[in-house]
Amino acid sequence: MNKQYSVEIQSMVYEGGGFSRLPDGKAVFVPYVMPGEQVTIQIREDKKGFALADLVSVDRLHPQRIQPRCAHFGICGGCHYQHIPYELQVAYKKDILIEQLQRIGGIESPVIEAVIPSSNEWAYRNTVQFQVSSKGKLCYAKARDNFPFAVRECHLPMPALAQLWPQLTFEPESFIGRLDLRQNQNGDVLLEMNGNQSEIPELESESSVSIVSLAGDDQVVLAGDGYLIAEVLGRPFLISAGSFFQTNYSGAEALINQVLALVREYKPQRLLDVYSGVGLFSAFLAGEVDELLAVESSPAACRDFVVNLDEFDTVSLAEGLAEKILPELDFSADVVLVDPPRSGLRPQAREAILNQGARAIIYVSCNPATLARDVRAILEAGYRLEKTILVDMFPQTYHMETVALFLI
Ligand SMILES: C[S@@+](CC[C@H](N)C(=O)[O-])C[C@H]1O[C@@H](n2cnc3c(N)ncnc32)[C@H](O)[C@@H]1O
Repeated sequence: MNKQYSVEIQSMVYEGGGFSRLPDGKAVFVPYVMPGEQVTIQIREDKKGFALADLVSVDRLHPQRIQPRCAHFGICGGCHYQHIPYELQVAYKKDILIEQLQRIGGIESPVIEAVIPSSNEWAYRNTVQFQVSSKGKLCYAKARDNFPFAVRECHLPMPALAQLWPQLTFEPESFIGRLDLRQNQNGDVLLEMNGNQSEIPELESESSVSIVSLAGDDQVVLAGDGYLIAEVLGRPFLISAGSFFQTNYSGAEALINQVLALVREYKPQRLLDVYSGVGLFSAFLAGEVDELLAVESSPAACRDFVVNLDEFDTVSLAEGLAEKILPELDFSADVVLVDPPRSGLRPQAREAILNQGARAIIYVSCNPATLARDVRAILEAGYRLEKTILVDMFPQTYHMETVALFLI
């Protein structure tokens, strides 16, 4: 059996755990703890510079520790923070963002100008993803090893999804792989089955349910329209199967308001929206500028973008990988907005964005670690970090969104 230790948790770190040190000074990371707690841990993986530990017991509790709501807490890879009251979750996320900007970003004393919590602590997710096991059961991935486990409860999906998913069962060996469910604010649901599927699950639902089978970019609509219309800040957005959309509608509105306020402050004439998705930001920014160019690689999102921004003749869209398109681009923007996936900016894309020489770069990030890495490069190119805003769209989890404004 691996060795056990008693340690005091010093701080929270990105990706869900707490940080402490072993008696020999080695850093150790422990899940499901809070700073100040005295805990018994068992080493799970002893690496060269740090160790990963399992939590054996909490021997001195944080006074604000609460009972997790979900039976899967501690097993499921979805939620890491259910034992923490929501206000403290947000405070810890702020500390984590500061730590990442300091340690990885190289900023001595980062300032977070605003922290915007989610308006819902539960039932906020408009999208849920399951793996379908070979026995036909809906599964999430375990926190420890990503291994699938059958889900019995989840408190994060919005009501129509929460009503629908427990009814879904599939024949054994149905080879669906991944199943994505999304809903709009009216409770209409889009069910996306990945893999060549023709079997339609039997459902009793109060909502209208569209079912799409997806294999790569090929789609077959098995029932309903094959898309959703969601409303954000009073604007309708077409979202097709396979297109990215922000997971929390009110969080998306908060993000747009922040980005819009920054753009209005800097009154650009030409704006570049890189990683534009279905045009969520572009749709609100197009009316603020003379010309807008968006870049997006997903064909489904590009098709939606064209519909969602149809009314603007000052908007164009370049379909393809940012790292391929940007270095060749003949468009000089005075403000560049980027909202990359979790991996952050690819080096070629980052270099091309920095070569634009824009007055301002607005960076919307869903991963503070890759944001901090890119911050370092952006600062080295001569920009300064003017404003950092944390928008929490993911209560109960360690995830966070950040809006960062860089000026030259
Ligand atoms: C975090 S989402 C943001 C989308 C949009 N800004 C929004 O808020 O709805 C990132 C988007 O980047 C796209 N994407 C991923 N990698 C890309 C790449 N290398 N080049 C261009 N777009 C990419 C994805 O398809 C996705 O739509």
